[in-house]
Amino acid sequence: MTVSVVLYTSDLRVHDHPPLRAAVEGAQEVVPLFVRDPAVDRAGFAAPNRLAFLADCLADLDRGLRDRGGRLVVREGDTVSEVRALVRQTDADEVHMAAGVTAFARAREARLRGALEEDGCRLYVHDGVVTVVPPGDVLPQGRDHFAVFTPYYKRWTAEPLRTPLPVPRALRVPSEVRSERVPRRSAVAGVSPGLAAGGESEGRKLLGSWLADQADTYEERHDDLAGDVTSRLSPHLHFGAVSAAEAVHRARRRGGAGADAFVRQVCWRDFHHQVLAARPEAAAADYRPRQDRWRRGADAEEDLAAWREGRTGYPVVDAAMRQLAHEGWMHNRGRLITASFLTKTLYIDWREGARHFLALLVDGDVANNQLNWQWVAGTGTDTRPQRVLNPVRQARRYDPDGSYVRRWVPELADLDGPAVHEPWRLTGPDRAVFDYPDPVVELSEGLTRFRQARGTV
Ligand SMILES: Cc1cc2nc3c(=O)[nH]c(=O)nc-3n(C[C@H](O)[C@H](O)[C@H](O)COP(=O)(O)OP(=O)(O)OC[C@H]3O[C@@H](n4cnc5c(N)ncnc54)[C@H](O)[C@@H]3O)c2cc1C
Repeated sequence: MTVSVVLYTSDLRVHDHPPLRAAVEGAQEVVPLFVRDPAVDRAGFAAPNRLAFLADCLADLDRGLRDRGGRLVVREGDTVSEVRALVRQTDADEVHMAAGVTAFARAREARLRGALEEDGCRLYVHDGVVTVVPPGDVLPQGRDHFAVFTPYYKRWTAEPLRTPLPVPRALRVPSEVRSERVPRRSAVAGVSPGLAAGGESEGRKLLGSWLADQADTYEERHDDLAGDVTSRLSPHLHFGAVSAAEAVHRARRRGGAGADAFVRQVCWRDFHHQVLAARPEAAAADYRPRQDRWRRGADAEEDLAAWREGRTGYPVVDAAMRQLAHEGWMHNRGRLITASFLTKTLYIDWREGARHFLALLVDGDVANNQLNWQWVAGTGTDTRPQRVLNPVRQARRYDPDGSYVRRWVPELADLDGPAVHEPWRLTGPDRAVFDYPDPVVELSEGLTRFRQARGTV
């Protein structure tokens, strides 16, 4: 009996899954394996919201495999040791897994390759499972990655897209292989109350319904904070419960300006992955150093705490930060506004903001979080690194009647229309009615400080 192991990491699905497909085609029995590795927690990738969503994904993956005669095998421990033990137990000839991008994933892959070679087992690392186009597949002349999005997008769009793979009809798991319990969402403490449900079934349902009902409005309304018409697929893509390649394939098949704009956003995801693959140190170090001497000390700590807790006195910033705390997710426009506010108006290190986001975001990942933070901070790939988003102008433009703010900042719910964006304009008893803080800093003061720091005054 030939046996293959499929090591699941950020690809928790049965549809369009090249490693699973290859394993089923190449062996009589397959072990679909997920390892809960404490090293992942230690590296800071585990956070309650993501652990809860992960539990949903694993439970659904187990169901998806059982529907085809298989099941998910869960182990806890060091990934390399657990895979090796299984390979020895089942006498497996092959291990299949998706290629990773982070330094952590690559180190794990290298260790695994070395260990399996010693046991005479082959490791197959499949590209194009996590991203649509594998990092490194499209390159500018003489360089190891694209540093600017638009030329990358042009090349990316011209790449051939593989047809999504069907789910294997049946698979057999060796009966002697035992699994630990699939983790349960209810066992995770500290989860955001409004966290979405995870899992491949949910993700596929969402992709289908969003493409059918919302995609047409996306191009025009994707920045509308209150409208909330973006796909919300990011956590499903992060855990690989939905295949990014399949999402692009289906959006292109559907067609239209909204679907095209959605595909362009998914390309941003690939873009950041190819930057991180080429520059793994950009997870922590400035991609383009600007000689910043970020604020530190007690005042900065107080401002940072106000930002984290959604009490900066700028309603749109506070609304978005509270959405993050409540849902473990934030609208992209909110992420841009809050990140610009922290790094440019408050002039606090982007790493502080990225850390807080990673502690809460259900879609939080190193490539997209750290590199978007760097983009906003002007230390990344933005071609206009000194741009500063004015939160009041942003609010008037993307939350014109103030509904988003009133939804998340109930203290201001009685302020009608766009007046909700500038409560400090009220005076005397009108102002005293609202139990809401004054701005932590004047916008003009923040702007001058930033421009002086960057030497652009
Ligand atoms: C400071 C900051 C931090 C961010 N951190 C993350 C993160 O940790 N994880 C994450 O997935 N996204 C991150 N983003 C990108 C973006 O905000 C989210 O992907 C998006 O809001 C998710 O909502 P959606 O699925 O409804 O997106 P949609 O608008 O429906 O877009 C479709 C998909 O495209 C991808 N996408 C969209 N915008 C971006 C972008 N700017 N960069 C990379 N991919 C993108 C996502 O996978 C998203 O699901 C961050 C953005 C900023 C400004």
